[in-house]
Amino acid sequence: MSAHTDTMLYLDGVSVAFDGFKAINNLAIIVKPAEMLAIIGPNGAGKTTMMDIITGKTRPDTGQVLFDGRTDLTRLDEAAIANLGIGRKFQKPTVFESQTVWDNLEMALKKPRGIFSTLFYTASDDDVARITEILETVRLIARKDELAANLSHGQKQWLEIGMLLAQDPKLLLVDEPVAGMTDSETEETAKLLREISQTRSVVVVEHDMSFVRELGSRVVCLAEGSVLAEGSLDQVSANPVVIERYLGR
Ligand SMILES: Nc1ncnc2c1ncn2[C@@H]1O[C@H](COP(=O)(O)OP(=O)(O)OP(=O)(O)O)[C@@H](O)[C@H]1O
Repeated sequence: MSAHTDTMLYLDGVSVAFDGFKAINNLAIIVKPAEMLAIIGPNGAGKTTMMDIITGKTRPDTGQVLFDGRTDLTRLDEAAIANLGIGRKFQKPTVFESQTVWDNLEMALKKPRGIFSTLFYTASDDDVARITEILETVRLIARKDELAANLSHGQKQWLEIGMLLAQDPKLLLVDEPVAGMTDSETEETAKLLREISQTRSVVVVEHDMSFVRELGSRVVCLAEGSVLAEGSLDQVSANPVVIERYLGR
């Protein structure tokens, strides 16, 4: 197997069929270290299935899926893939509502999970610094002692992004993060994802085009399980085939 040392995520020739229907069809996608990529495309284009393949939930029938230039993800299970440093955020936030914002992040910190480490855990200076840094990134420092239940929908999404950051991922997969957010939360989410992508690779699946514009990243439009077009949002959204099959609908 060839090495792709300058890539964080490398998909080539990836296909998967469900009952003979090709949900992913000869898909090729590359994400570089510290790069953000936005994935757009019509319903049923295969965006979720692509994320499922990366995280080990779905096995491709054919193709290469490499992480960090060398690790073959198609041989690993979901837990092993998460441990490598791939974090996935689903559309619905799943924070612990009855815990404070701070405690949610403390629980999410990457550390051994034995019964003793849980029972006798007190945050070290390092942990406190790390949690504080994450709180600043996800715009929740002023709400750190609040119960997560009392956050707005958008703030819950940010907290969950923070919980993923606590796991120190190299690659973050984010599924429709701004659905249900206010305009100002949407704008702030674009900013925070841009900040995160200074040091980590980020893949965002999104239908909201004004948000994708704010991301300012490279864009891939999927349709019928393959790349229909890629480039800047301006390039992709001026593509006649993209207009016909997606944007013009
Ligand atoms: N487990 C499965 N069994 C059968 N068909 C599936 C399965 N998972 C996905 N599909 C089909 O594969 C195609 C791609 O679905 P997928 O959910 O990946 O699209 P999507 O781009 O995420 O769509 P949306 O924008 O609506 O979320 C769809 O036609 C879907 O019905």
